[in-house]
Amino acid sequence: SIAHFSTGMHPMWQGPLVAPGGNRQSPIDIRVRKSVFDPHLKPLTPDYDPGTCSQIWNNGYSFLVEYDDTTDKSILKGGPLEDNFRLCQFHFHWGESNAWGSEHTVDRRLFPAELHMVHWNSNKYRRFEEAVMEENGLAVIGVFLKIGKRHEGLQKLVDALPAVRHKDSVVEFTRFDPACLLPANIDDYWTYAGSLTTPPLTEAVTWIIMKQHIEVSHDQLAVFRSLLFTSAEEEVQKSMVNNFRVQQPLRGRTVRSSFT
Ligand SMILES: Cc1ccn(O)c(=O)c1
Ligand SMILES: [Zn+2]
Repeated sequence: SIAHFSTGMHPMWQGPLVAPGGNRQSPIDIRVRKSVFDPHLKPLTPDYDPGTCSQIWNNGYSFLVEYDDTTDKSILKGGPLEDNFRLCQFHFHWGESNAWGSEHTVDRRLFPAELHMVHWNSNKYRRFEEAVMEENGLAVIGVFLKIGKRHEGLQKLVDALPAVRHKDSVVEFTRFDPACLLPANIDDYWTYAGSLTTPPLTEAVTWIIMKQHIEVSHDQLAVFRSLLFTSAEEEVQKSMVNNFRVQQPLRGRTVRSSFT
């Protein structure tokens, strides 16, 4: 079942439930049987340099692992993309329980969490802030998380999270290879035209949602839930959970698949 916010709990960042005039909003439910196989979709070719990893920031919505995007050292090409996209950050969305937490769903199936790796079009724009306002400005890889065995690569990140417990906290974080969070098979994905799922909700995103999930342990995900939406000064501390947006209408869009 789709998670129900307790009465009236619509966190500020949900913003308008549907962006005014938006006909390509995200997230969506991916109806597998309605997706269209596109034989022209190429394999995705991420090429990340762990040396560009710089810090972790709690921005009050999620925690962002940020990368130096002043050069083309960590890039994403191929798949549905015509241009070269630079990795700028990755973050997650998760629930207060393992029963829900993802933003996208597959035939209504919810996952406990979803990883988003955010890239911007460095052929067409000079910085993220420009690209986020443009139609083909961003490419976001989505990976579903399931509860299972411990993810060894994730543990270095989990161990750093207590240092960014409160909103606006930042900690140095280096030499993390984001490729370790991708599933073994990145050739099977769905792709569609959508939007950011947090303000400004701009319709700038080519979404690339991996068919294969990754596994993390129950204890690892529990550390995500120990983060706070609130800054150290605020009297009432609020756990950072359920930081996902409600699903949006498809409005006639086609979801393409890279596999049959
Ligand atoms: C740029 C951006 C901002 C927020 N979220 O959730 C995203 O997935 C991407
Ligand atoms: Zn996201």
